Amino acid sequence: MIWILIAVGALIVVAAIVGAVALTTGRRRNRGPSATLPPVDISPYDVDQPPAEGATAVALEEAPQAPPAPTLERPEPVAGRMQRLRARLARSGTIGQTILSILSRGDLKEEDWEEIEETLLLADVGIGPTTELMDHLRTETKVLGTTDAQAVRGVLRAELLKLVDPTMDRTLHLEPSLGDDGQPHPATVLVVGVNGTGKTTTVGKLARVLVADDHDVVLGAADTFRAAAADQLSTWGSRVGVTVVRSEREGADPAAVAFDAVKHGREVGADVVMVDTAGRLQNKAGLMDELGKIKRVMSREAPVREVLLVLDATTGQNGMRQAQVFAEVVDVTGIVLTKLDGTAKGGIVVAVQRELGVPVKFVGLGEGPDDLAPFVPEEFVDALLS
Ligand SMILES: Nc1nc2c(ncn2[C@@H]2O[C@H](COP(=O)(O)OP(=O)(O)OP(=O)(O)O)[C@@H](O)[C@H]2O)c(=O)[nH]1
Repeated sequence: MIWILIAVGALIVVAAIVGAVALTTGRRRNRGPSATLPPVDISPYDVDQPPAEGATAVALEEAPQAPPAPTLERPEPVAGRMQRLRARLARSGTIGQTILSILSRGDLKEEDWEEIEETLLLADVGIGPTTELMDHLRTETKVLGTTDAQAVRGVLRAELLKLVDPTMDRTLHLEPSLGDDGQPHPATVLVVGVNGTGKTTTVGKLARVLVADDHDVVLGAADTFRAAAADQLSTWGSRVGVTVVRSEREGADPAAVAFDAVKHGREVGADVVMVDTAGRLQNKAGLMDELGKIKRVMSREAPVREVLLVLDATTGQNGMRQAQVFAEVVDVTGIVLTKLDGTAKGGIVVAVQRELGVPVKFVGLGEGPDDLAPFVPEEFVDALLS
């Protein structure tokens, strides 16, 4: 009897369990497939709110970590650079100081004038401008009739300023142009000069000048003669977020690199493309061929607005000869005089402008990345006299 009761109880328990399971699965089935589940919101921001700058859905995924972006440098403002670097012109300043002290002697003898002439020639002012300055000083000091230091300084300042010529247009012309296709084309700048003058460094420094002035810049490393020049330029570019177009092949056609750089500049909407060149060729015909071709192919993509000739201020008459050859080969529109720090030959500013009829637009006053300054005649002359 007891066995019958146990069996009936067990049957009741099993029936209850089966019923409960059936009920549960029945409810689940009624819920339908998982499509009815609420959607998983993977948006990293509220729909009502605009996304924060730089926010992306990818940020929620466990994506491999991208390498940290290099911190970009902020180039120094361009205005006032010559003033900041004025002390670097101390050695050039010896011309002004020496002439000033001779003029202040009063009642000058012929040997005093010879001393002035020698000072000017040693500073590389050149024969023509030296004679001109001497003539003016003779007349002016006679008219002045005094040895008063301030008055003599005023006369000398005015005469030196005339020689340096503040009327020359020293603007870097980077006006954009509209192509036949109706699209804006970048202004292009070709940088030429003999190797070792500081050309690549100058292109790097100029890129910083342009970035400081809010330009979108692309650089072309068409100095394919020296592989390190492209590396050097890439380093300059990466410090300020500027793309450098280069060829991995040493000795590649520089015109092809220049063309690619301008083309890339157009594609990315840059407003300035600047191209560094090798300038190694010793003979004029070869140089003319190379630079002529580079300029021609660049012009196909966008007009070449500036051809800047880089000259080393310490090389004196040798530098002048190089300048003449380059000026015969390409239409130079501006001169960048490098290494003006640490040379007493600041007179080259006058000589080279006179010789080529082209203004000095920038001067290099040191090896620091922002030691390149727009040339301001008044500040230069004041530095010579301070
Ligand atoms: N003191 C001083 N040094 C400078 C200045 N500009 C350039 N230099 C130095 O001049 C040296 C030569 O510079 P580069 O830019 O390599 O010369 P480059 O003309 O491009 O030479 P290649 O690439 O061989 O054609 C480097 O040590 C520069 O730091 C300047 O204004 N002042």
